[in-house]
Formats: sequence, C-alpha cells, structure tokens
Amino acid sequence: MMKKQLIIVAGGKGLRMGGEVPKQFLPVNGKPVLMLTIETFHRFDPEMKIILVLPKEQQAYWNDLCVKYQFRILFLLADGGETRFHSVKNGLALADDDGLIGVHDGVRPFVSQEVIARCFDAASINKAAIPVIDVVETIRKINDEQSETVDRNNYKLVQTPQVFTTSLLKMAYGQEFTPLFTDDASVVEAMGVKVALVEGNRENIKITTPFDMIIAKALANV
Ligand SMILES: Nc1ccn([C@@H]2O[C@H](COP(=O)(O)OP(=O)(O)OP(=O)(O)O)[C@@H](O)[C@H]2O)c(=O)n1
Ligand SMILES: C[C@](O)(CO)[C@H](O)COP(=O)(O)O
Repeated sequence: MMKKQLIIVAGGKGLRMGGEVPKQFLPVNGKPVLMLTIETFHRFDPEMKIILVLPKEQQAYWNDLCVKYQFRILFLLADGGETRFHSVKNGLALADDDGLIGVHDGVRPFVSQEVIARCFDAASINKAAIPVIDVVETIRKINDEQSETVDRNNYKLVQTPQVFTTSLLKMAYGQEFTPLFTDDASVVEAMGVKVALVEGNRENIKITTPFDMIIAKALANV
C-alpha cells in the first residue's frame, strides 16, 4: 500500500465569512471546524502525515486552542501564502517525496470516509483524482449584456480532497502561478496531465459564508 500524506489548507482570509474569529476556528458541535476536519482524516488513516497550513499570525491562537481542547493529533505547521496556490506550495515544502498526497480545504469538515477512500484509491491508479458532484440547478452563462442557459450536464462542482502522486504534485507546483489555478487539479492539468473524477458527497460543503455556518451546524447534528 502506498504511503499517504495530506495538506490541509486554512491559510485564507475568510473575507466572505467576515467576523472577528477566522472561519476555520468557529465552533461546530462544540469544536473548532478545523479540528473536525483533521479528525475526519485521522479516522480514515491514523498513520497519515498531516501538514496544516495556517496564516503565521493565527498560529499562536491555534496552539492555544489545541491546549484548550486537548487536541492530540500530530501535525506539521506551515505558513499561509498570498493565495491558495502559495499556501499549498508552502505545505508541499514539508512533504516527503514518495507516495500519495491529498490537499483538502480546512473548512470542509463533512467529507465522507468513502469519498476520501475513493480519491486515494483512484489516485493510486490514475496519479490524479478529485471528487465532484452534479450541478443541481440550471446554469446560465453571462455574455456581455445577454445571457443563455447552458447544458448543466457539461459541468460538475469540484470538491476536495484532491489527491495526486507526491512527485506529480511537487512538479506541478514548480510552475509559475496564474489566477486560473483555483484548485490543485487546475495546477496539475496545466502540465497536460489528465485528472480522474470520482463521486464526492453533497455534505462536503466549503464553509464560505455565514449561511454555510447554519448548514454546517445542521449537518453536524444529522
Ligand atoms: N491564501 C489562501 C487562500 C485560501 N486558503 C484556503 O483554501 C481553502 C478554500 O478557500 P476559501 O474557503 O474560499 O477561503 P478564503 O480564501 O479564506 O475565503 P475568502 O475568499 O472569502 O476570503 C480554505 O480552507 C482557505 O483557508 C489558503 O490556505 N490560503
Ligand atoms: C479548491 C476548491 O475548494 C474547489 O472547489 C475551491 O476552488 C477553493 O475555493 P476558492 O473560493 O476558489 O478559494
């Protein structure tokens, strides 16, 4: 079996959430979101090496939270960067060179064990795998002043964890940044590598806005 590593990115500003406390530290079910996310992956594989990316200025607060909540899962800490791309790159610098590596948003605590397994299994065969779900609403494309309905069957919503062979991801993150790199698959694809799609889970929301916190609290009680 291939060795597994994981980068959890929580280095963003959370501007769309707003508020004083960064969204990854907001409590859901009595615990900071980020702890729920880390626990989910530790449950999947307690041997997995976890690299957590956090803004430098939040690291002391996080360490205090770990003491307060008696959080015992081990992780390495890397500094957040200017964009998600730069945060992942900082995390990758602490990763070993071999095996598989996943990248997961710290604010997606509800990824299922089945989806994590599916992503790692597919990546062990295809080198690159990401979870996606169907679009459940009609999509409209805006063209200047006009707009038109497009066929939603041509689109998928993309989630994390996005899993790759570590050698491939390290090579991909050696490329120069472009704003089109909004996830890890887009970075790998820029090298001409095909990414396999596996089924994600609808609960695997990215907690982005205050509305998502309402959903998160409801999901935690299901
Ligand atoms: N410079 C950045 C930007 C984003 N992220 C992480 O990437 C994930 C997805 O980003 P998103 O949820 O959209 O977070 P923010 O960029 O923080 O949100 P916003 O755009 O509202 O400021 C989050 O876990 C976020 O912390 C990161 O590690 N470093
Ligand atoms: C990586 C991601 O979660 C895939 O859906 C997403 O692109 C990150 O969110 P952002 O708003 O683009 O930072």
